[in-house]
Amino acid sequence: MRKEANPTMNEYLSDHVHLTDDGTAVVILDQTQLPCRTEYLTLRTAQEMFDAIRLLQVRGAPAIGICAAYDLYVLAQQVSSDTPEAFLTQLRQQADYLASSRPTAVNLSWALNRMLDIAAAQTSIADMLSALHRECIAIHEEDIAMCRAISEYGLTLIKDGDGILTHCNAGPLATSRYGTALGPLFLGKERGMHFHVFSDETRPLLQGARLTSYELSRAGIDVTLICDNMASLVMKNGWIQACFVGCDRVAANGDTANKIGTSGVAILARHYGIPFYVLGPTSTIDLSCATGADIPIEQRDPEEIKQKFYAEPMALPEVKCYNPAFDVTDQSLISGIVTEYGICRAPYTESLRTVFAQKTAGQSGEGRNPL
Ligand SMILES: CSC[C@H]1O[C@H](OP(=O)(O)O)[C@H](O)[C@@H]1O
Repeated sequence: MRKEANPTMNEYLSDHVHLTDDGTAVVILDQTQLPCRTEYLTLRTAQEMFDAIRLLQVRGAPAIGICAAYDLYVLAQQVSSDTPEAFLTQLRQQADYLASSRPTAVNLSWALNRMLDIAAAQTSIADMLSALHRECIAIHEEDIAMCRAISEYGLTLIKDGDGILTHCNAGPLATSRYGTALGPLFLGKERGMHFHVFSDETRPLLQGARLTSYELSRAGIDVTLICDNMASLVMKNGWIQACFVGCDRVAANGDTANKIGTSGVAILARHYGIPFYVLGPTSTIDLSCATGADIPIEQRDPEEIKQKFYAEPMALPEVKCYNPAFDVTDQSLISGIVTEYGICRAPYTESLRTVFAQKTAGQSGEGRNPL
């Protein structure tokens, strides 16, 4: 990715995942160290790559997919095999290992399968490596374009001066550039618009506190950090005109898996009559999941609840914890699903299928809303 001279926050962060100049390693901005420390990690081994995703050093559905694509290209260069068939077998094993790092964000398996398909279409190992190199860069650059298109459509849903509530982080750090839920806010800022963002801190890993408020405040976008249990009051006060959230997997009927707590925000928004929008690229839609019940929900280490961000444990070691990383928002609570092809409205089973038909036809989604 090009480094912009005097980059804006948006441009600066779009390089948070990239290949080294010689293409033999992946460099990521370690998101577990933000906002206090800006530290980069260089990933060369499958274990380092698996851990980086598992530990949320790189996170966010699109960003995970982009990173995994780069990861697989780097690992492909390390495969020693005599035949294309043996090469592909070893590559599939590496892809399966990376895919096992986190189950919910469909972009991870989507990106890895796309890389495997392009490799399988080649007839020599040299051609496989060239194709993998082109494909991982294409996945990254397409995500920039998708997030830009999502931002345009999302911006049509809000007006200058609006209050927006968001949950977790779906900005450039979770994607490539702009982001999904935060994309319209970055784009609006570029056009001189002003918004008042209320960012849920998003326990237990505090992506909203550590990442969203970092991205927005450094970009000069007004942001107020709140505890997750304050969302109801800020909505009741009339400070919120829309809720924008990202997504990790959208089922065929529109049920959406996103960071734990999202479904609660959607229920509150419905209670207060506030529109609730999911924003995400079509690479996050999984038509093979009929409903949200089919989406695997990642269960994470209970220590993230009791200890992770405290000088000392906040609960006795013997206390059981339940730590699902995501929940599913019922499609009936979603006002619209904003993709790079436009704003999908209910019934989502039909509108999401229309979007996929366009995508399959290779039509550009920019600039029109066919839905
Ligand atoms: C633009 S997708 C971002 C999505 O991913 C986050 O999960 P995590 O931080 O665990 O990777 C969260 O669900 C965001 O909405």
